[in-house]
Amino acid sequence: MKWISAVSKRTIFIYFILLFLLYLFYVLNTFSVDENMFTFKYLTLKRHVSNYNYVTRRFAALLGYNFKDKYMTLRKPNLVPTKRLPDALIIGVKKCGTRALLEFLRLHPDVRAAGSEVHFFDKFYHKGFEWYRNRMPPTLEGQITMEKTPSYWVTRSAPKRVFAMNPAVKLLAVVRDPVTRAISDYTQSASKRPSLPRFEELALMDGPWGSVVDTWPPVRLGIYARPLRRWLRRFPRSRILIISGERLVVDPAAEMTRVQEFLNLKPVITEKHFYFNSTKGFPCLLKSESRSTPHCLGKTKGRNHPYIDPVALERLREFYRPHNERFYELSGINFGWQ
Ligand SMILES: Nc1ncnc2c1ncn2[C@@H]1O[C@H](COP(=O)(O)OS(=O)(=O)O)[C@@H](OP(=O)(O)O)[C@H]1O
Repeated sequence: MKWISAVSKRTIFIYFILLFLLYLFYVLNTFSVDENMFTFKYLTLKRHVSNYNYVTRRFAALLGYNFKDKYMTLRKPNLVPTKRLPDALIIGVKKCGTRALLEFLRLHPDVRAAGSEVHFFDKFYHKGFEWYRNRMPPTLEGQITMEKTPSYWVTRSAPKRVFAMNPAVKLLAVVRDPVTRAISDYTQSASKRPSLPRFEELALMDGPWGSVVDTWPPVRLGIYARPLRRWLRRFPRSRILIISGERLVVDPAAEMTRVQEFLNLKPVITEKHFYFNSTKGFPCLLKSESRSTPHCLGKTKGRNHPYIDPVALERLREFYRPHNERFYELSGINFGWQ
């Protein structure tokens, strides 16, 4: 419409708006106090407003004003899922129930998580954030993107790197009695290498009465205070949720209530999602995102542990006692491990 100058376009549009307001004023004035009539008039007005909204936008577009895009953006939420960097991370601890926590969280419709461990902050940091973002599932606006990699907990550079990605990221760590954790770690290694020496031989120097080998990874990983101190140098305590691996087994719904609260999620995951499978000895899911029938975590979760000499167990408990105390102090939670 080249023949309409910019000034006259504006004038025509202003006249149009004034005419519309005059009409609204007229309709409002004709309202009766009668209740039924009011409802009817209200609905009629609503329909008129919506019609005129449409006509106004069409008319503005005809005059060369592009109202449409702005209007659509304001009205419609982002309906296209996009890959985003995580808003929350399960950073550890290995063999404490990290898979169970992730699978339970995935029951929530507002949580989207990478299925396998991404290992970005420990192994693949050199690949860059774009690579990392591409490993994430597509998420809708309002949904939380997550991933779990238990080795982040003990990776020295991880706190700094995670902070560089997003200083407001929420961190979750599951912990468990370090003695049981060490046995669980050993059981996993032994399942891959049946020739592995007995646990007691690896964990203690010169048999059950000897001193604890604190350099052996399954033992060292149970000293939770050290890594927690490193994470606390970068993140406030309020940004790290420490979850009891034992409670996650005994009362998963209660622990998930804490988790959902921490992540500002609606409390959707409740006891209705779980049942206790007595054969497995663990809570299992009635249904999940991928399966509509009851199922447990895989065979590698909830393995039978080998018999361990009680003297060796006592030596390990003695060893961990001061470390546990330090961890209780730092975390502000007494986990009550013996
Ligand atoms: N619901 C449920 N089902 C099965 N297993 C459960 C569950 N909740 C917690 N656990 C405990 O999780 C332990 C494995 O921990 P992780 O998933 O962190 O292991 S890993 O680090 O990812 O390998 C695993 O250790 P093991 O018992 O030694 O196999 C379990 O004790």
